Amino acid sequence: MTIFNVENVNVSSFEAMPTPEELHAQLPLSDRAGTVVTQGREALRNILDRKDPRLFAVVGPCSIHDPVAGLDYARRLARLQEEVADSLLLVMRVYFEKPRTTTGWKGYINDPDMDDSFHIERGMANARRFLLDVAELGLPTATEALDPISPQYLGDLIAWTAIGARTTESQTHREMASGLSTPVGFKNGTDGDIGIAINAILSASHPHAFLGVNSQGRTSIVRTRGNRYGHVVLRGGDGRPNYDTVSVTMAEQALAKAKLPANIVVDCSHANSFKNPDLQPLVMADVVNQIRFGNRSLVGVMIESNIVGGKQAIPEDLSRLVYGCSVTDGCVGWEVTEKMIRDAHLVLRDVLPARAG
Ligand SMILES: O=C[C@H](O)[C@H](O)COP(=O)(O)O
Ligand SMILES: C=C(OP(=O)(O)O)C(=O)O
Repeated sequence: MTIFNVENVNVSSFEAMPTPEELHAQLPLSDRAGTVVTQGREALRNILDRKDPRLFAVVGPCSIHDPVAGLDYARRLARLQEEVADSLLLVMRVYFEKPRTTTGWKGYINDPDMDDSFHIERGMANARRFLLDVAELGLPTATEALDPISPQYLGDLIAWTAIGARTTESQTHREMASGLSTPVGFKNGTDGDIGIAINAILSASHPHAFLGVNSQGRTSIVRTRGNRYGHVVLRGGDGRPNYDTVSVTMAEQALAKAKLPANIVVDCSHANSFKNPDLQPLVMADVVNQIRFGNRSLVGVMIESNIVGGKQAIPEDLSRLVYGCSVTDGCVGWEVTEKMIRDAHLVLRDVLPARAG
């Protein structure tokens, strides 16, 4: 019999991962973490259902690369949450999977050692440990769901999920979102098109059947119920911001035309700030101002923030990494973050009673 070289021609190896069930057994959801996740999701659903007038803020590093600095950040954010809880629900941005425009470090799960050794098994376990630690501090977490298998490993620890600008139009991601247990924010496309985010919300709100893995790691037909907590995240695009009153009104009109609730989140970073972190406070202040002047559709914001502002390239010698500074997109530093959140709080606490009414 002739042996043909036609299968996995460009695959160099397969290495088995621990199953989701095995990782859960190794790092189980604690009572405290389970309570924080449950309450975080409920609070987010209440904001989206207008039963809670607060604004939610997905705030934290562009990506987690150092769990020690990440937890240091989480402790600061947990303290700030206590201060502003009556006007803002803070959800920590814990992004472990980075979609790249071309190539680059794809995040802590993919390459936890940042040296192209790709120890995904360790990245996944460390990511779960980190999410547990953050939940234990009382903070709900938000992440971008990029790999369609990862939610089986980590989904029980997440309160809010983003589908990124590069994947909002992907059927795989819409199917996955239809089965996710959290509210899901769909970003507009990198070209600024919000139509794809609206189509994604509609698609994900329906039940789907697709291929995935179950908790024992077995390839399975996944049948979902549909996710009714999809919403739009405006992140700007094609070199133009889209957080301004006119863009927000146009998004409201597009949502109304699709018979979807007017729930809009503004990403203060990315194209809305021309990837210049120094501009994020201006975007945030504008959003808060729109709310002050009566806007009802803006329900959340996203801030890329870290301990130290700016960003750094990943050095060959990792001991040269600056502690608490982003290795992906530039972030606002901690002092600026505190000011952004506190300034928003001072305005929102006065206008929220009217918003609730
Ligand atoms: O937020 C992260 C980045 O904007 C996104 O992952 C794309 O990054 P890149 O254009 O540097 O690859
Ligand atoms: C990649 C991100 O955003 P976007 O999909 O909007 O580029 C992100 O928030 O990390």
